[in-house]
Amino acid sequence: MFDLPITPAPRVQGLVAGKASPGGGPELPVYYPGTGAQVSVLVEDGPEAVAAAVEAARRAFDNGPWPKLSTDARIAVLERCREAILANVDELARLECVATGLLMRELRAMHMKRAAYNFRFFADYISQTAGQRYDQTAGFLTTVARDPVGVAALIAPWNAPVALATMKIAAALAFGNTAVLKPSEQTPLALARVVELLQEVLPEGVLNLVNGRGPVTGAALVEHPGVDLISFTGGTQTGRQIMSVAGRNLVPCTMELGGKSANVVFASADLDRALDGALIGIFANNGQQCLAGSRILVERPVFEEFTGRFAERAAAMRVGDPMDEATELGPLASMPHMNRVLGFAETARAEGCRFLTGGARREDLGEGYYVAPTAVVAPSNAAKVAQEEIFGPFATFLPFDTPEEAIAIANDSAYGLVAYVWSDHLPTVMTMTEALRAGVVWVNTPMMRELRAPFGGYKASGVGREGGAACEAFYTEERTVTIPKTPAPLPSLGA
Ligand SMILES: NC(=O)C1=CN([C@@H]2O[C@H](COP(=O)(O)OP(=O)(O)OC[C@H]3O[C@@H](n4cnc5c(N)ncnc54)[C@H](O)[C@@H]3O)[C@@H](O)[C@H]2O)C=CC1
Ligand SMILES: O=C(O)/C=C/C=C(\O)C(=O)O
Repeated sequence: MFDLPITPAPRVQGLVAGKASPGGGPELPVYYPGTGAQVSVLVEDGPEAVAAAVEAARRAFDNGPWPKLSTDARIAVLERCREAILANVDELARLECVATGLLMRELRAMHMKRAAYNFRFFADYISQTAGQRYDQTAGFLTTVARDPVGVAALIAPWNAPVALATMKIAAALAFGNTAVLKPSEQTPLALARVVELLQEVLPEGVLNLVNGRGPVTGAALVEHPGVDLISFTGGTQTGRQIMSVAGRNLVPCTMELGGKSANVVFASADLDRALDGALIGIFANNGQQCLAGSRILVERPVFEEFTGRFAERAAAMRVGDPMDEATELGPLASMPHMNRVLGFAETARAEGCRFLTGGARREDLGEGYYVAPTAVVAPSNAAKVAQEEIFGPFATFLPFDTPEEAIAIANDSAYGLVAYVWSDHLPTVMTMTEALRAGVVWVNTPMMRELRAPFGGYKASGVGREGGAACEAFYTEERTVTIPKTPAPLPSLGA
C-alpha cells in the first residue's frame, strides 16, 4: 500500500578489514514494517566469520596506527566520520526507515544528526582530556595515563540502530580501541552502510561488522577470547546472558537495558506541557524506547481530566506511512514484536484494565505492523502492564494521592532507567528527584539527552553508564607510573 522509500541492497554482508565477510550462515529475510514486504536478505556470519572480524580488529589494535595515533590526528578522523554521515543523511535515513519503520521525519532531523554528533561529541571530549599528575608525596612523581583497552564488541538493538550504535562506535574509537559491531539482525541496513562509509576514513580493521542472530553471531562475538570489552544495548534477559559470558571471560561490560519508567504528573504542573510531554514520552520512536515514560502516574484531582485529554489526543494521532511527513506514529519494527504488544492488550483486558483508547491492530492500514495508540488505566501497579516492559505505543495510567505514594509506586518496579516529574512546585520537585530510584530524572521536559552526563539505569535497567566521563572510564585502562624525582638511597636488605 505504501511505496518503499529506497531500494536497499539485495544482500547485506558483514565487513572484515574492509572486505566482505565470509558469512558462512544462512540468509535471513529483512522486512519493511510499513507493508510487511521482504526487502533484502542478510547473510549471517557464523563463528568463523566472527573470529575473522575479531582477529582483524586485534591486528588493527596490536599492529595498526589507530591506538597510538596522536589525539589531534584521531580527532581529525572522527571529524571525517561525522562528515561522512552528514553527507549521507538522506540515504541513511531512508535505509533506516525501510528496516525499522521509524518516521523519516524523525530519522532525518534527530537520529542521523545525533549519529553525526556522537562523533563530534567524542572528538571534543578527547580534545580536553588529560592524564593526572600527583607530586604531593615528597620526592616522587606519579602520573596516571589512560590507555585504550583493546577490541570492543558492540551489540546494538533494533529500536534506533544508527543513533545508538554510533554512540558506541564513536566512544570506542575515540579512546583508541578497535571494534566489531553487531547490529540487530532485524534492522541491519543503515548500519551496514554507515560501516561501509566509515571504511573510507578509518585505517583497515579498526571497525568491522558482523551480522546475524543474537544466539548465533552475537553469542560467538561476546564469547570470543579476543574480545576485551562488551557494550550492549537491548533487552534485560539478553543482558543477563551476555553479562554471564563477560563474567566468565573477566571482560568489562556495560548494559543498557529495558525500562518501565514512571512519568509522574502533579496537579501543580503546567498540565498542557505535561500532556505534550506524556504523549512524546510514550509515542516517540513508534513507542519503542527503553526510556519511554510508559507508566503515567497522575495526581488524583486531575486524573480524569488528564487521562481524558491524553486519550483524545492519542486517538487523533495520525498513524501510518513512516515516509509521510504528516505521520505521527509508524509501524512496530517486526511482526513478532507487534504480536507481543497486542498480547499485552489481551493481558490488560484479562487484568481488568480500563481502556481509554486503542488496544488493537490498525488493520485498515494493510499488512504493516501498525498498532493503534493505546492507553489503559491499570487496577494497580501490580498489573503486568504496569510491571513489564511493553516497548510499544501503550501507556499505563495509575492515580496517586500524595508525593509519598507516587514515589512508592514509581520505585515499585524491577527497572530504574529514567523517571519524569511534572510540577511547578519546587519542594515537590526536590522531594521527587531525591527519592526516585532511576538513573536519569527529567523534570518538566521529555527526554533531554545531555551526552556529557551519565546515562544508564538502576536495577534491571542496566549496569554501567554511557556518556562523556563514563565512556572514558569504560573504554580505557588506567596506567599508574611512579618515579622518584631524585633517587634517594633505599634500605639495603641483606647487606
Ligand atoms: N534499547 C533497549 O533497551 C531495547 C530493549 N529491548 C527490549 O527487549 C525486548 C526483546 O527484544 P529483542 O529483539 O529480543 O532484543 P535483544 O536484546 O534480543 O536484541 C538486542 C541485540 O542483542 C543481540 N543478541 C541477542 N541475543 C544475544 C546473545 N545471546 N549474545 C549476544 N548478542 C545477542 C541481538 O541480535 C541484537 O543485536 C523488547 O521487546 C524490548 O522490551 C529491545 C531492544 C532494545
Ligand atoms: O543514548 C541515548 O541517548 C538513548 C538511549 C536510548 C535507548 O537505548 C533506547 O531507547 O533504547
